[in-house]
Amino acid sequence: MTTKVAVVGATGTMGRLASQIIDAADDLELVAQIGSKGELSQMLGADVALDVTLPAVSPGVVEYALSQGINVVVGTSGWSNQRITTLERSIRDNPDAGVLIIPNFSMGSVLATSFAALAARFFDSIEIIEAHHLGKSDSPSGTAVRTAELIGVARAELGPVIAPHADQRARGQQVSSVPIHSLRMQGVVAKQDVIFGGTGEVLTISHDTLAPSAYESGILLALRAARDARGVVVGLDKLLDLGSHAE
Ligand SMILES: NC(=O)C1=CN([C@@H]2O[C@H](COP(=O)(O)OP(=O)(O)OC[C@H]3O[C@@H](n4cnc5c(N)ncnc54)[C@H](OP(=O)(O)O)[C@@H]3O)[C@@H](O)[C@H]2O)C=CC1
Ligand SMILES: O=C(O)C1=N[C@H](C(=O)O)C[C@H](O)C1
Repeated sequence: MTTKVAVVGATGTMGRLASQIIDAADDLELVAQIGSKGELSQMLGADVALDVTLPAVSPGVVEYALSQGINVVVGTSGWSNQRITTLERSIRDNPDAGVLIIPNFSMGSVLATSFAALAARFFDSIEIIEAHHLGKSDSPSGTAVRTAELIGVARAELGPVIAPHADQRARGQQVSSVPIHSLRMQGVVAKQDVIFGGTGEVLTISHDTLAPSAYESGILLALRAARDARGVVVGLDKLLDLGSHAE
């Protein structure tokens, strides 16, 4: 069965990439490409909307799509736990609604975040350094926020990480107590290091996105799962068999 997909944010880097791979997939049909000058009503008739816009725009896209009975894949950053909880509450009475929130479509990044969640119980000193291209408007990255939140969940019984002098600006922004340091630099696509300090040792879980093509397989996986999704599903790991340690 062919899944009809509307891309919102279609004129952007991610939207153009997604449009190309949807066009090339036999089981997906690109039925709308919407940019800031378009109308969300252009998505009517689609089975799934892919949102790759801006953090401030994304909630409105999701709300509109769900109001029209269209399931959504959200690639846009900015979906913190707080925002996700609000969304979950808003669709509680709509059993047919499905939203996949995917902070990172790259397989390597998803694995790195799962490895970080696994390691989180074994180290009390944990910090994240993420680097992105100059065009990225938000910080910290959605991936870093999600990673820190999962570290927080994994450490629920252990409490906050050790983060001395966290009130000083150069010590980063804390999410679930984990300091996140954001770099925005020429020459970078996306990179994240999660650094674990222990007794006489340091573990670094490092992931580099070298080109946006890293997102292709994850976008296809999410779009193919979205039509039948129900409720709010967060993370590409939920669509993979990663074992019990991944939240
Ligand atoms: N989950 C993942 O793996 C990844 C997520 N991202 C995230 O995806 C998002 C998009 O990234 P990227 O493609 O690089 O960003 P771009 O700035 O290249 O594109 C943003 C897009 O949003 C559109 N847009 C802005 N305002 C509106 C609006 N009101 N209604 C509809 N469309 C609108 C823009 O349209 P116009 O051109 O008309 O202004 C443009 O098409 C970011 O949040 C980024 O962090 C990025 C890479 C990977
Ligand atoms: O803006 C980007 O480029 C990216 N944004 C996402 C994020 O905020 O984590 C995913 C990836 O890091 C690329």
